Amino acid sequence: MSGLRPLPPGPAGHPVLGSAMGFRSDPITTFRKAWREYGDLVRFRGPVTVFLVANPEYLKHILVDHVDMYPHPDDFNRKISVSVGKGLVTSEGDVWRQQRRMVAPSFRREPLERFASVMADAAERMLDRWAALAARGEGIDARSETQELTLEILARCLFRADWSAQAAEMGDAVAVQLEHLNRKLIAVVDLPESVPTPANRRFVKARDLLDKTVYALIAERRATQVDTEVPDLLSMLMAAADPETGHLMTDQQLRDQVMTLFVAGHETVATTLSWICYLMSKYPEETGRARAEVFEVIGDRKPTKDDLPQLKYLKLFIAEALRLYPPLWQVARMPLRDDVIGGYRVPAGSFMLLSTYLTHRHPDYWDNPEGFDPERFDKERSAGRPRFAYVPYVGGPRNCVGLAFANMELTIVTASILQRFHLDLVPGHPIVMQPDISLRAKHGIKMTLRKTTAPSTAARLAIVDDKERENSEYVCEHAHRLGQG
Ligand code: HEM
Repeated sequence: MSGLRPLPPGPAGHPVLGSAMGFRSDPITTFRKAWREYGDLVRFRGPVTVFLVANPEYLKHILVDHVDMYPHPDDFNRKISVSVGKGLVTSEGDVWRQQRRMVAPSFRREPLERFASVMADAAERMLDRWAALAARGEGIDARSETQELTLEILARCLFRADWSAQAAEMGDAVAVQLEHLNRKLIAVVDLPESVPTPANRRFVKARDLLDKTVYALIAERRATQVDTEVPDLLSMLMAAADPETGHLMTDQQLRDQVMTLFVAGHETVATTLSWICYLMSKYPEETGRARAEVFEVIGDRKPTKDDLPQLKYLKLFIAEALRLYPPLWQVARMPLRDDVIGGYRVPAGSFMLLSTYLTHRHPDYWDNPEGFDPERFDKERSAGRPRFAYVPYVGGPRNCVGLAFANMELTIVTASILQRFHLDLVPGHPIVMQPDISLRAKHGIKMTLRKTTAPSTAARLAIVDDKERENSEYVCEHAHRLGQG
């Protein structure tokens, strides 16, 4: 039946290369232009035919209704696995299901709450450093600062490791992995890592360093027995038995999960935090309101897990940042069989890009989609909006397993920054999006620092009236459900 349907429309592009050049030079503009012209399902010709999807109902069809029919493309899994092996991101079918059963319990909100203080302490160390810079009249690059911070937080939460002495070396090794994967995913000619090009040699050296470090940590933990009193994520993963078979993870499986968590959980949170810093500078009114709430709820002490449910406006602020700048701005899928979406034929084996970026800016579901408006998530304005219109963590069974971890980290770090600094973008600094695997700021985000003074009591009391409180509760719960799929 699907054979009778037309293929989706799309640009003809270059006779041989199709739209491939546009994908490489400026994918967001290429996708946005075609989306406006052809609609929510676009077919791009080229060496590989690509289908762009930017519609909440189509996303639900792929991510929930037919999830087993839409794994990641083989090529994507093969390329990513050179770094992370056969972990949660690169596995499919029963192997993925078994891994998810074993990993997911460690990432539930309650066991994670013990990491709130780790996150707040790391944020404090970063902000102390900023204070020293501010005293010398120097500024920061929010992109590199947040990269360093999220790496430190992951190392401490995963294996209680203090990497401060090797921060540069380990940070570089993780960055080299990401750069390599970025290049590999769009490479026309993808040479195997065994070919000793300078880039491959750098990658293999960085991977060897990370492997050596991670295997040593696993061996040390096995030798000293699993710590059950204050377990870190490594201990939790080591103790995680498959509820169906009782199997524990081997060293190789643990290594693959740890590398997966590094790659999936470091850059995503770092880029989001860097965009939040940028938005703080661009939208002083909304930022002032978020800051007033932080002082009202927390004052100037360190944030704790118990503060989190009360930071309602801040959660809207963060949700809106993730709408405008979803770090995973597109995710890839490949149908195992022919399918029909929106009346069009989608052949088995098509390379599909599900655009979180465009769906989040879809004018049918968002007023003033390019604007920054945290309250767009309030109860009245959210009524009738399809659930898959907001997909920073995608949704369905294969949603982000680190969602609760990410939300806690984003909230604690953003609250900590608001308590201590006003951030201003350096005048004239260019903000240009660089859509690699994650959506980064190409030239970094250079900012100056001004110390915060606590807002007046009147300003604090004016922050949230009762109706807004009620709405915000709905949003926090709603945003959580969206993420959980
Ligand atoms: C703002 C932060 C984050 C965002 C927006 C985000 C987003 C996403 C998205 C969209 C996916 C689905 C990718 C796909 O299917 O192709 C995903 C998967 C995943 N994320 Fe996150 N993520 C974030 C933070 C984290 C953190 C902190 C961790 C762990 C520490 C993490 C671990 C993972 C893992 C392991 C997967 C694969 C899950 C599976 O396939 O079962 N993420 N994430």
